[in-house]
Amino acid sequence: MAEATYPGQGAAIAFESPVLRCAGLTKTFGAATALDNVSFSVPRGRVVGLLGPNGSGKTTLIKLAAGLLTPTAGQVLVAGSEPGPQTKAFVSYLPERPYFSPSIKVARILDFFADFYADFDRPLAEDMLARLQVPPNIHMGALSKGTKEKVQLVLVMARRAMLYLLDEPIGGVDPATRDYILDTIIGAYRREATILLSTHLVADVERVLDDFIFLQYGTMVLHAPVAYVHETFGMSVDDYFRGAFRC
Ligand SMILES: Nc1ncnc2c1ncn2[C@@H]1O[C@H](COP(=O)(O)OP(=O)(O)OP(=O)(O)O)[C@@H](O)[C@H]1O
Repeated sequence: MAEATYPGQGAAIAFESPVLRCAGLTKTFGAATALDNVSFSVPRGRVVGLLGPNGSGKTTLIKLAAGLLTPTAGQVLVAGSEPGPQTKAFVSYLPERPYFSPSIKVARILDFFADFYADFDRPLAEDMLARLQVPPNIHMGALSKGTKEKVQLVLVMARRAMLYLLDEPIGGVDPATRDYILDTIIGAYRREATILLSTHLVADVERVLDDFIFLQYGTMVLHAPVAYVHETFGMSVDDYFRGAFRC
């Protein structure tokens, strides 16, 4: 079997396995079912939008793939392995909310990432932060909500990871910065890595997506290439999404 190694990963990973595979994936919280029997595979090099209304299970799915939650039933596999310390070495995860202490400086966080992740490309992170006009010597607490999100996204995307799991990466940033993030930070990773990103901003994100997964009430409604919706329904994914999930 062909194998490939990824920076920071240590061991060789089966190249032919899907980067992300869910089989009958189910997660309940007490009586609430957050994900119900979800199955799909994402091959290497795809940018996949995880779409769905509030409470449809997007964050739960991403946390399961990141190894922060364990399935109630079924399986999630990252490059053929259950999420754990081994997969965390090549999975770069952006949580829904910023988590850095307000008293820490941006440059210090870069130090932490450089120490912690062998695949962290510090010059790349510094370059992206400079383009976003974030000074390295500023404390996180002095940054606006949107700028904190930018810093966190830059850190996550400056890892040379195999799989990026991004939970609402552009929710809080202004439209002009969104374009930079989508075209330069996310669009540039096409074919080199796999990206699963959850978002409500379908119209903005659609142009950088290869595929999308629609969730509703914890079940998967559709997993298809973006081009499939354009060709089959003659509409954008955003229009399709609005029609399917109109209240
Ligand atoms: N820790 C938890 N305890 C109880 N219920 C939870 C927990 N986490 C999620 N849920 C429930 O699981 C369901 C899916 O939640 P999840 O956060 O995955 O949805 P989402 O699609 O990410 O929503 P949003 O778009 O609002 O961020 C919801 O009904 C939510 O209330």
